[in-house]
Amino acid sequence: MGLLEIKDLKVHYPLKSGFLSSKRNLAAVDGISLSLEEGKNYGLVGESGSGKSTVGRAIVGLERITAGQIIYEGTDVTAAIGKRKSAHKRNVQMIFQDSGASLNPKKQIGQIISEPLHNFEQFSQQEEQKRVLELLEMVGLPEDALRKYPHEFTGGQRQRIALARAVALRPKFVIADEPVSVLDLSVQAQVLNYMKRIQEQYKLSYLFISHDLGVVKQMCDELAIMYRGRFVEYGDRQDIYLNPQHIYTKRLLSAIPNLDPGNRELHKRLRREIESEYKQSMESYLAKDGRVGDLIPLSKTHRIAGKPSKGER
Ligand SMILES: Nc1ncnc2c1ncn2[C@@H]1O[C@H](COP(=O)(O)OP(=O)(O)OP(=O)(O)O)[C@@H](O)[C@H]1O
Repeated sequence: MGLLEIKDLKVHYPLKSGFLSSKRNLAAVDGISLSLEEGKNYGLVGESGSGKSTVGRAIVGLERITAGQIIYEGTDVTAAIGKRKSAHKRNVQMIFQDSGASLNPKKQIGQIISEPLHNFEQFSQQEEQKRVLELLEMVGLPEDALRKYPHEFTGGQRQRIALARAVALRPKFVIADEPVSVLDLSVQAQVLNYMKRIQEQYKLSYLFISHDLGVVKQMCDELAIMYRGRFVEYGDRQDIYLNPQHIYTKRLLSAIPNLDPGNRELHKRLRREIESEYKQSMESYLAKDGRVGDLIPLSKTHRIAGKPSKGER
C-alpha cells in the first residue's frame, strides 16, 4: 500500500469563449494515477501548461477535483481534502515557487511559522516558541528572524521560511512546486540541501514539481513525465534518464544543456532517435492524408504528428 495513491485524477476547467460561456472544458489533468511510497521522492516533470501544478494543487485541496480519488494511507480522502482543518491538511503540505507571494507580508516570521501549530495543535505559548525556534534553526535562520517580516529576507531565505512552515506539523508528504526555479544556482543548491536534511530528519516524501530535469534528477527516486494533462512515461529515475521510451521524454532530456559530460553519447543517441521518430511519424501521418495544420507543436524546432503513442502507459 502506498502512502498516497492517486486514482484516475481529473481536473477540468470550464473554457470561457466570447460573451456566451462555452460548455467545453479544458482537461488540465485528464486521468492520471500514481502510487507514492513512504520515504521516496517523486518528480513530476513537463513543459509549462502540461498540468503539473494542477495535480499538486488538487492533492492539497486548492483545486476542485472533477473525477478520481485521492487515497492517503488507505483512506479515501477525496471528499475531505477541501475542508479547512481536515487531517489531510496536516499530513500533506505544499510549498510554492514564489514564497514571497505565499508569505503574508504583514506578519512576522514567528507568526507565519506558528500558524499551522495554532490551527492544529494545542501547544502552550512556551512549547510553541520552542517549536518555532527549532524550525528556524532547522532551515538555518537565526533567532532574531522571529520578529522580522518576509520582505527583510532574500528569495532563498523566504523559501526556507516556507519550508519551515510546511514541515511545522511534521507532515509525511510535502509537495514542492518549482521550489527553486527562480533562485540563483548557488542558492538553489542551498535550499535543496535543507530540503534533503529535513527529509532525513522527518522521513518525509516529496513530490517535486519541475520543468527542470536536472533538479529532479538530484532529488527524486521516481519520475512521471506529464504532457497535456496525462502521463506519457512513468518509472525509476535512472531508467527514464538512461532509457526514455517516449519521444516527449527524449525531447525534454535532450534539451538539458548541461547533461553530464559523461552522457554526451546519450545526448547524441536521443537526438538521433528523436529525428528518426519524427520522420517516421511524419511519413505515416502524411500517408493517412494528414494536414500540416493538425500537427502538435512541441517546440519551435520539433514537431510531431498526431498524439504521442509509443511507450505510452
Ligand atoms: N484556474 C484555472 N482556470 C482555468 N485554466 C487553468 C487554471 N489553472 C490552470 N489552468 C490551465 O490548465 C493548464 C495546466 O496548468 P498548470 O499550471 O497545471 O500547468 P503546469 O504544467 O504547472 O505549468 P507551469 O509550469 O507553467 O505552471 C494550463 O493550460 C493552464 O492555463
